[in-house]
Amino acid sequence: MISGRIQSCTSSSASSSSTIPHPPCLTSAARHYKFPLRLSPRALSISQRVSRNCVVPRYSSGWAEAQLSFSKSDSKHLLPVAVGALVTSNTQAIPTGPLVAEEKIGVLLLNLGGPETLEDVQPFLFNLFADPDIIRLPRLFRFLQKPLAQFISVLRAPKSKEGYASIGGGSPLRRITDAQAEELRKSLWVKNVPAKVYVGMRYWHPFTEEAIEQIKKDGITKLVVLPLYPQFSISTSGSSLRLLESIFRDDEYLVNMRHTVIPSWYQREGYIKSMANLIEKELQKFDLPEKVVIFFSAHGVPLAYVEEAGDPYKAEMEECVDLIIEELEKRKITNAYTLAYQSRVGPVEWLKPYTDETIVELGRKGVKSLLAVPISFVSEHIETLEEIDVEYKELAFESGIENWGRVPALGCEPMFISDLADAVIESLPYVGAMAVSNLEARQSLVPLGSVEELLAAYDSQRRELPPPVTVWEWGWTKSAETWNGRAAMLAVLVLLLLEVTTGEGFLHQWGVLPLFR
Ligand SMILES: C=CC1=C(C)c2cc3[nH]c(cc4nc(cc5[nH]c(cc1n2)c(C)c5CCC(=O)O)C(CCC(=O)O)=C4C)c(C)c3C=C
Ligand SMILES: [Fe+2]
Repeated sequence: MISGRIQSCTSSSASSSSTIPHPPCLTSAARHYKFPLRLSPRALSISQRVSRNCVVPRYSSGWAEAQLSFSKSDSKHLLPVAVGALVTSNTQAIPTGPLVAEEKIGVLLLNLGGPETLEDVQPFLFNLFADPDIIRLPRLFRFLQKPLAQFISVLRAPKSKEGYASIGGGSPLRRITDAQAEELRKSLWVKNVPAKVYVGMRYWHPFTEEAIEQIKKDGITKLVVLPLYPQFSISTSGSSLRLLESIFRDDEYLVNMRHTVIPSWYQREGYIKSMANLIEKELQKFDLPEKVVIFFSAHGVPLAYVEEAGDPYKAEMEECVDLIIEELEKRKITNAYTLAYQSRVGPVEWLKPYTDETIVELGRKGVKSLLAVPISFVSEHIETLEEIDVEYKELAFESGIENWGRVPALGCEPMFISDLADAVIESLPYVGAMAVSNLEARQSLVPLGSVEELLAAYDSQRRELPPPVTVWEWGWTKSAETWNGRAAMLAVLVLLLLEVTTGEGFLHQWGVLPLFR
């Protein structure tokens, strides 16, 4: 346990590094540790992300206790980041005071977005694959991002459409996210924080740009940015934050608006308890609840995101599962459990173990009862309603599993929404704390958690990653499937290059190219 004190936000005096006591060396052996400490917003944000429990200071008290507890399961590379942040991070004043009447608070919920009709599917997929955080091309080939996105989206659309058709002809994401926004707004009002809540989707309506326009029209002065992904990934929250950053950088109003980001919140007590409640409830539906294997299934990311770009997604996911299991154990629920990753796209290696392979393996080992728990997302969507409820359920029965259950996504669970409201309120004192000048704001868009810094911590060299839908790669590969996929994509790329350079070819004949007439 490391415990320090955090300067209250009521103070407006600047502090200097000399106010930080020289801490003794912090090693994993230093379990109990106390010293007075002023945390910069960035330090606090990082500490909150890597620590199980960081009590954010209240508005009125002079100093507030921060409890940062690190457990064995805290990943080794994050601990030094947290400690570094605690010890060496800048100690700027936190210039916010109590809320004043003219403040207009906004909360921007970031989410992925989904096609609302079958006609939307291909353009939605285009937007997704055109995102350089989803398909990362070598710099030299960046000009191919859009043609390639067009090509892949056209190829994938029929399969995706089938999926969306089977869940009612479109994604429920917009409806659910809007409902969450409304519930969050109500919860904030009940807690005496009159805020407007906006929804900004990355790949479909209402786009992030549309939400930002509304935020400007409404004259919001303090904005809390809250990605609706419990765990951070470069491909989800990271992508949305990068987009926001580029929007903010070019906009005079936004550069001057104070704002803050809650990068991930999987460790929050309200979220963990809400997940445990749902699991406990679903377990009761089995004849022999204690024999059920709890199967956490998270959306995967390509392995290279974690191993080469430093995406904390896997570490955060594992810690999240640990925390839920700890909570269940407190309730004397000690079922066997496992974590696997679903929804891989393309022939590159994704995070393992894969959900489908794990289900087959559990069946082979004689497991008879499985409870699937979608863990990376808080709304029902195609991957819960189709992939888990239909495909994996069928696979489970084929593999010898006899009893199947699935935990619903959190949606508008009151405890969860109330906890999100608390997260927003706790972050308010840090709104705008880091941006001391327009210039600084332009360079580092999102003050708390400075997105640039945050991303840089994971993705320091912005290295090019093998795209999730592989374009090409020379050399020996692990399987014939991979090799075939790569050879095919190489051929496709050559054709695409020829098309783009000559303006002739089968895509032009089909009317797929040119993209803009
Ligand atoms: C934490 C959640 C998610 C991560 C991580 C993620 C990474 C990721 N996804 C793709 C490719 C696709 N994702 C698609 C849809 C989709 N993905 C998520 C969540 C995460 N994605 C959601 C919530 C949805 C929307 C579902 C809906 O109801 O509309 C799709 C389209 C659907 C399909 O055709 O399967 C694709 C494709 C990649 C490549 C990736 C990481 C790099
Ligand atoms: Fe996805």
